Amino acid sequence: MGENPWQPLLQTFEKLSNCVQTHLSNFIGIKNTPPRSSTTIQNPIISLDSSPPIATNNSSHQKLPLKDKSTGPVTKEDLGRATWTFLHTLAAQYPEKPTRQQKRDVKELMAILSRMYPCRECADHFKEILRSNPAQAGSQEEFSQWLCHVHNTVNRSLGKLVFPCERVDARWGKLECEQKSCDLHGTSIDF
Ligand SMILES: Cc1cc2nc3c(=O)[nH]c(=O)nc-3n(C[C@H](O)[C@H](O)[C@H](O)COP(=O)(O)OP(=O)(O)OC[C@H]3O[C@@H](n4cnc5c(N)ncnc54)[C@H](O)[C@@H]3O)c2cc1C
Repeated sequence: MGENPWQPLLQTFEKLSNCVQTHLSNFIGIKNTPPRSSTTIQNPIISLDSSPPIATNNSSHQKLPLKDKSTGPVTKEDLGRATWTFLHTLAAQYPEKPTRQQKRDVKELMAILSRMYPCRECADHFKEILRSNPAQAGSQEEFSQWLCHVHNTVNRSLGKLVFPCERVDARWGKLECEQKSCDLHGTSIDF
């Protein structure tokens, strides 16, 4: 049999489609893995067909909304809010009578944050704050009040309003979990 007369046209179209996908992927920040063969594209980012995307294990091949804010870069503010949420929730859930290990964990967590927090300027600033305000976590109240105080120190340096620490329990509570299944459990074993 002779060659399919449409073949060159189809190949050109396929190249064009791959090119558009690559540029679009770069634009919206999705890693576009080149297709292994023309028959393996399951969920292209753009598609001429209007059927819903097929669920696959490879997330880079799933259709994503083009204007999804979560695909953009994380800002210093986003990171700060998420970290404070984590820390204040941890403090709200901290035990009334922590074990020695739990008290050590808090100090270590703060020290690690001051070294590894992914904003250099913030990490250095936090290291300084910790030097004059070492972590205090002898009880739930002590930890959440200490955290409120150091958060206020950061707030002040950024020209933000100071939070009234007597209201910290009203602002931050334990993680919503059924039947206390998220509560921290201490162990008497020291690691
Ligand atoms: C350890 C650490 C160090 C940082 N250092 C810097 C820095 O050096 N430079 C910089 O630009 N950014 C820094 N940030 C980020 C900064 O603190 C803010 O998170 C960011 O500017 C966003 O601010 P925001 O106004 O949305 O509220 P955030 O300060 O993120 O607070 C989130 C929410 O917590 C509540 N809240 C506010 N203050 C308190 C408090 N004292 N106690 C309890 N709850 C409170 C409020 O409801 C607020 O909406 C740091 C973040 C962290 C976690």
